Amino acid sequence: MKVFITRVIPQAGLRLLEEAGLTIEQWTKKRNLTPAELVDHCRDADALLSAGSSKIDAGFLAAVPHLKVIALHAVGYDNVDITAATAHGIPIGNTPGVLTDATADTAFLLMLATSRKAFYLHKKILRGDWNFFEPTANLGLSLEGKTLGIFGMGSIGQAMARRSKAAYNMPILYHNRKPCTTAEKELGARYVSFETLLRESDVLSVHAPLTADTQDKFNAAAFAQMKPNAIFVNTARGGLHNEPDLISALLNHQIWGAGLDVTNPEPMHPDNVLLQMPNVCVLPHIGSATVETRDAMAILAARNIIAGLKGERLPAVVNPQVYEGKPAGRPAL
Ligand SMILES: NC(=O)C1=CN([C@@H]2O[C@H](COP(=O)(O)OP(=O)(O)OC[C@H]3O[C@@H](n4cnc5c(N)ncnc54)[C@H](OP(=O)(O)O)[C@@H]3O)[C@@H](O)[C@H]2O)C=CC1
Ligand SMILES: O=CC(=O)O
Repeated sequence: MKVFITRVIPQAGLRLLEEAGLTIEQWTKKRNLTPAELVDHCRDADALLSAGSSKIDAGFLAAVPHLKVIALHAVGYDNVDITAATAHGIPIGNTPGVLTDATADTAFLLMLATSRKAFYLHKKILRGDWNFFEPTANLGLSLEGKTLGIFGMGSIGQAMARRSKAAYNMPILYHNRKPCTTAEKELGARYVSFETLLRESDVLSVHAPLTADTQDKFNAAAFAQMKPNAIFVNTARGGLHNEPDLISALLNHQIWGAGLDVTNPEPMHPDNVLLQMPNVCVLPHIGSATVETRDAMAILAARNIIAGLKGERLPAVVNPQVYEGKPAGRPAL
């Protein structure tokens, strides 16, 4: 059976696929596949391991009748039409849990780096602009005791809150669609409305998935309600914030700074004005990018593929409804 892999992934995952006797075809070019190329490579594939943001929509699924399982090398699945995959009887696997700590570390890093203008000051040294000690220059904001707001108190949101409380004794507010009792018990987190989250957070860190409900959630109206000293951190998806509105909010001092691991579009253009702002830190979507975490993601993705091809339930399945009332596997449509 053939697995098509859309990027070079760690050996740890490839080894498992090889040991399972699967034929591996990997896209190794340093550019994204076009939608037509993805269909071409998947036409005779039994499984797809998708590492990246290729669109997996109804048109694609209809064009690849051999495909029995799709494993994402990611936890987010906003690039997949889950309803269509379920209708085609295709289980979708993802990689929850194994990347939680690395991604929360990235959010924490961005909060701290932004609060101290770290990336801008690094560029200042490179320009030869470090001349003498100035007691009133290069000042950032302290985080001790400041209020952290979490939008999306799931696995990564809780890990970010845990770090921030331990490091800076930050009181935690959060907003989800439903309350998270674990975070309330463990972290004393307080469930609030979206408006209260905006109004009361000194740091607002975004950890909800990109969905129709969350698209552009952080727009001009939202930034206008935030504190002028607030730091906005997004390690979820760039589609949750409206970039022109974020730029205006920073230029108009409606908020103080922003730390972004995700942008819209990705990659961000090097001329983007955000990259010139002192109180902005941008990273190239590296939330889960540690050697250990990427190995663990590749292993879980490979386990999802192997289970799917055996007709077994995936260890991490996004659409368990695919198993309801019918044998696992792709029905004849
Ligand atoms: N930068 C990077 O490299 C990475 C980015 N990510 C991103 O982080 C996201 C979160 O991952 P993870 O913590 O594992 O996911 P979880 O599913 O554990 O948490 C998501 C949280 O978001 C909440 N949520 C969902 N919809 C809404 C909504 N409409 N409004 C408010 N809250 C909502 C959920 O609560 P409820 O259901 O109660 O609303 C849940 O608590 C991923 O979807 C992915 O996009 C993940 C890993 C790496
Ligand atoms: O963005 C990364 C993910 O795992 O989702």
